[in-house]
Amino acid sequence: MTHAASRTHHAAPTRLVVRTEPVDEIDPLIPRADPRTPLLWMRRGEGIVGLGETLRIESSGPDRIEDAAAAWRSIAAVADVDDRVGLPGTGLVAFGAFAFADESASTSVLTVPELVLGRRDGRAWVTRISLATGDPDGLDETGGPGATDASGAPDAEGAATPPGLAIPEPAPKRQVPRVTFTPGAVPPEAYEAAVAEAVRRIDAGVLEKVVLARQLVGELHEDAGLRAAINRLAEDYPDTWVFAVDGLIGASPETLVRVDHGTVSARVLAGTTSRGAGEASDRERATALAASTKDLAEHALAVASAVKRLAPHTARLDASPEPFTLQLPNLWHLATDLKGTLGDGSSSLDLVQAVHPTAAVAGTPRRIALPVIAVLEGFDRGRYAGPVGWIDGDGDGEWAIALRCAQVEPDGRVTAYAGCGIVHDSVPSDELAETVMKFRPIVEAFGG
Ligand SMILES: C=C(O[C@H]1C=CC=C(C(=O)O)[C@@H]1O)C(=O)O
Repeated sequence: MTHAASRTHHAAPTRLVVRTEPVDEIDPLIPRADPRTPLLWMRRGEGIVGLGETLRIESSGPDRIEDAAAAWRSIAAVADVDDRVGLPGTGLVAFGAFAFADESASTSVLTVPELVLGRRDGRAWVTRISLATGDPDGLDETGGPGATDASGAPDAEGAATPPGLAIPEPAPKRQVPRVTFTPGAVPPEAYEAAVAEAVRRIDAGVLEKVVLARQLVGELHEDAGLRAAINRLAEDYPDTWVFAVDGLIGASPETLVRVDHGTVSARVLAGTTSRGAGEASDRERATALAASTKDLAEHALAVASAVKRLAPHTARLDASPEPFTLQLPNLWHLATDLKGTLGDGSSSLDLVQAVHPTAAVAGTPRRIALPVIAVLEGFDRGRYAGPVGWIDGDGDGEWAIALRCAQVEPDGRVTAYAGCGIVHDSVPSDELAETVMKFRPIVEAFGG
């Protein structure tokens, strides 16, 4: 586990003081987010926005999720939490985004904001999270080595850092910033060639499925930051998980795993077709998708991988009997919902560690697919196709697969990603066209 170099490291246990209180209303949430470093998790107008940073846990390498989960467990165990609302997302929370690959140069991060604004089930709340140092309860060796205090404030022994941030007023609505995208590491022709090579390897019996992605790159010249782009994602794709964590923004339809008071759920997606122009043709597209042997095979592998990895941690795990067609504004997906009960006290991050990467973003068998991705794609996916979401002090949380997303660097470089599951009867030009559909949310959020 690594630490942000500019931050103060406390040898003392990291002890957080957390207070959640109800408020009358906090809507709208997105215009209250920090424009430059937005921290957000939303669906259908509800969710959480984080401001400031009380604590940051960075990790990398093969153990990046496990290390973060362990550090979080230690931090949560000693946190002093007063939660007067008691809904998912209240009390102690951290937002997280993890790199896709073990070898990635991108850091994985869990960040605990100073202030959290939330809405759920018609209720609104504010959580303040501050740092206490010292050892008032004789606590020792807790808090984990991965935690770095982001406040930099010299705290008195055992005293909480006084709450600092005021609840921001919503900023006025702005036009989305304009980014002109061009092909990144894998230009369209190279992508088609990679798909053709993947099909050759599948036909040769090397593997059954591999997910191949490509990039679009652009520059953001916009002082007003990312709020307008996030707002556009939330307006256009209200049924997806709209997220912003450490410069990674997107609108993902795929729930990697969700844990809520012992209930485990997930939504597995794989298999895609375009929307039809009129109502009848749109319906026909969905019906054809539901009957497509190619898409059903691709989908079945994704479901099998999720079930196989979740099953050891669940007392019961049910899958929706047949894949259903999920309508999004830009495309149709084949979807399967999984629901079960937690069997072993795992936290949501433990389950993320167990399932990532599923065959929806890697392939089958996974140990063959991952090196094939590394060779045929030839670029670092960063946090694309990695887990993104939040976890609370009890380990409950909501995690999506970071799809339909872009990583925005502090210098304004934007890299968007989209990929497709390749199976025996995949056609390179069709897969390229599918990536164009999958890029649409991000390209349009940046004015395209
Ligand atoms: C890898 C992506 O989508 C996955 C999720 C849903 C459908 C997929 C497909 O049909 O290929 C992919 O498995 C992506 O959007 O970049």
